[in-house]
Amino acid sequence: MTNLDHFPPWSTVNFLVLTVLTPLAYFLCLTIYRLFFSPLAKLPGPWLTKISSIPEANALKQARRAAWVVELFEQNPDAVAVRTGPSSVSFNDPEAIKTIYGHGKAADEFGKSSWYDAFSTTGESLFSTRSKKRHAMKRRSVAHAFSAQSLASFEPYPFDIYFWFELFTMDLMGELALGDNFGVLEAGEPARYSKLVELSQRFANMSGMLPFARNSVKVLSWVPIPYVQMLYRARLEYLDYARVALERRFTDAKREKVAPGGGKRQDIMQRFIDAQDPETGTKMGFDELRAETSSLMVAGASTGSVTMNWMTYYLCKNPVIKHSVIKQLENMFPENTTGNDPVPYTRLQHLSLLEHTELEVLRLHPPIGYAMPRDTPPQGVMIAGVYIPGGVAVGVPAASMGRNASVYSEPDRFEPDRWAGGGLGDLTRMKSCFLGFGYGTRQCIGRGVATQFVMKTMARVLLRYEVELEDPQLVLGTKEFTIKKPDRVYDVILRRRSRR
Ligand code: HEM
Repeated sequence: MTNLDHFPPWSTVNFLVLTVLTPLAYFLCLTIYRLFFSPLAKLPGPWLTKISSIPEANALKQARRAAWVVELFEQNPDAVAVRTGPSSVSFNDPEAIKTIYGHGKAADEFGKSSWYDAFSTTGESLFSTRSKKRHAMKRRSVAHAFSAQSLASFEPYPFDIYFWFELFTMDLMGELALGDNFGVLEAGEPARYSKLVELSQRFANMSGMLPFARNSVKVLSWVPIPYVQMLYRARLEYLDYARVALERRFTDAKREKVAPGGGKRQDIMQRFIDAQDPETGTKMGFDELRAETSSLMVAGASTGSVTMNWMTYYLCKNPVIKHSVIKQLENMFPENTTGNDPVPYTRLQHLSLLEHTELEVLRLHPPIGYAMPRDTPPQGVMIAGVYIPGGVAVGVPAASMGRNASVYSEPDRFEPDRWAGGGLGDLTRMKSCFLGFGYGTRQCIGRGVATQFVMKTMARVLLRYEVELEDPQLVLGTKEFTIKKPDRVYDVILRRRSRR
């Protein structure tokens, strides 16, 4: 009998090594590398982030993911970058914005990270697609639908709802995107859809953090935790809601309304329907259009309503600024000083203070506050003087950059006038660091739409009502999953203003 006879048969040894020891050895080596040798190990951040996304997932669970990153920078005031996970880094340096999100070289090298896969639903949307070619095609085809001329055909939409911003933006996005509203304002109560949007976004955000890229949604849906299952069911219901809305869009004869000039008024979806791949000539199928529908509802509705919410809060807290805005509005619309008639955007856009209020609010409270992740190129890259290896998800969180004291003097102060060169920062630098609507080739295509409806709505609210906080001592905090919102519901008192 040889010594080898003491060993179990080779097949058993092979099986053990392959299935148990190899993965164990791999994870052990990976952990040692991440703890001691990875270039990311040198970056500041909780030690657990060297090997796990648990701290970030925990912040997400507590609805304070962007706030957590802001705190990491506060704890490391000299840091240009902090580690947020084993392969994710957030920067808070103006130079990093251009390197990561800029046009040209950056756009070629840095692609959207796998986090976005979790936001692809029944197909890839303009927002979620990671393919540069597909994105360029989509963006080119639909850009016109978001332009100022295109929006002019929506001018008569009645902007006479002042208090329930969430319902209002929901219905408005229905009009703009699908040619008809969801009837939530008429019903006078939040649509189930709003709840579903929030829950399914939570689900996407959680799945986006898992390291299984495209399969993360499926993997999470198998987790037998009642809360996760509830979120998954909400996601399915939400996708079904988008299906029904889109089907109605195709069959509803009322949809093609007439623009004030007499022409046909086109919704945004029409551009997506008409879009054609220049190489293959193919158009988007129903499932891809459905993904665009659900994506547009999320992209435009909550972001817009949250912005108007913060504008109301800050203007009430700063009555001198509020009255300056009202003065400007009364001077611009002397025939309409009580806001009974619509306020045309062609005139409204000349009122800088209101627009600067929107910018200031988005600087202080960007609805998307954490870093929009991009993958570093395979060869690795220097960002703001820090070497980052290839395949790491990097980004600049709008919530941190918006309060970066090297860009914005007295960063915690609400001062819309800083956007008029009012002395609280260099205007060109402030503008190039403004991340409220993102930056570069993937920045918000709906920025013009949003600014237009936010300004029109706020202008009429302020002309029509004396707006005050019911509790003048109120101090709002924030909570967030995908969208960062005020942390509680609050009441305002609206008193009808009399004609001046
Ligand atoms: C105040 C309101 C809004 C804010 C703060 C906002 C913010 C943003 C941000 C930060 C991004 C960049 C995301 C990234 O880098 O991945 C983005 C992208 C996008 N937004 Fe908005 N948004 C707003 C309103 C709207 C509206 C009204 C629409 C539609 C009418 C819209 C449609 C989109 C789309 C389709 C994208 C993806 C663009 C692309 O990847 O090419 N957004 N938005």
